[in-house]
Amino acid sequence: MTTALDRIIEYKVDEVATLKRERPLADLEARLKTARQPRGFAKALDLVAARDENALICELKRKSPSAGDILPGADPVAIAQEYEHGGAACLSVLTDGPSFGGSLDDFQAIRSVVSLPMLRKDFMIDPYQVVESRAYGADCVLVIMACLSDAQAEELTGTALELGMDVLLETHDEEELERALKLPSPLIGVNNRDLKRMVTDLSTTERLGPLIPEGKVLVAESGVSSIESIDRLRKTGARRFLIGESLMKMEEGRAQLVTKMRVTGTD
Ligand SMILES: O=C(O)c1ccccc1NCC(=O)[C@H](O)[C@H](O)COP(=O)(O)O
Repeated sequence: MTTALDRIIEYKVDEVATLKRERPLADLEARLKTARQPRGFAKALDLVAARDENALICELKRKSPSAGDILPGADPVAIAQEYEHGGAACLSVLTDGPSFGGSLDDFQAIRSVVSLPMLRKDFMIDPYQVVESRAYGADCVLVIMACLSDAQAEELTGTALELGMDVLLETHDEEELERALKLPSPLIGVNNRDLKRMVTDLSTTERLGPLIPEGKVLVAESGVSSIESIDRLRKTGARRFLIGESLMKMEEGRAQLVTKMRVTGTD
């Protein structure tokens, strides 16, 4: 069965080949020399979690394969500022165009006005994209175990760590988790979205969370749609959450919801 992720990777291969022709790696490497130092992404999450609050990675996401249009005309800078005012620990910015309506322009625009550490959320298949992410000021990149061999995941992770970035290793099941735990990044994402059925189920985090050993940290991703979801996942020990759709859909009160999500369970 072909999943949305398979379809994305299919066009990513062509996209990256075109990018490499249009903007050779050497150009990006030159830009690295003037890039600001990475802001500690994992560290920012740890600081919030150490207070027993919920460390939120709030996502900028205009549309998605599962939801279709979420907020197509979104002003990403204004929304990122609302996230910051609400007390988000970090931001995640989807830069994939065809499936998520994002871009590196969005990323850059947010980077220039918001001081929170930022995850460049895209579908990494080539170290070129990791260098590109750093050249655009990313503090963290996503490595999705479901679409990579062990060797690819190791190469992408190694490149990002060498450039001083953090790496969020994304898993959906026990097999991907086992592979991710061998890599030298502590941030282990458990994605509650089943890419075959395109539904989210928080029991994925409840099942995989307890398998994450000391020294590694769980980030619960997808389907965290309410205060109740956070309260439920806190029971598994989760203190770090990646949240997109439910925050993007808010017509008003986005910053206030971020604040409530940050502190729920602590009182
Ligand atoms: O969101 C999708 O439909 C999707 C489809 C295929 C690959 C990845 C996809 N989402 C990326 C994400 O991981 C989420 O944007 C992120 O975890 C936030 O999820 P949510 O809070 O449910 O928007």
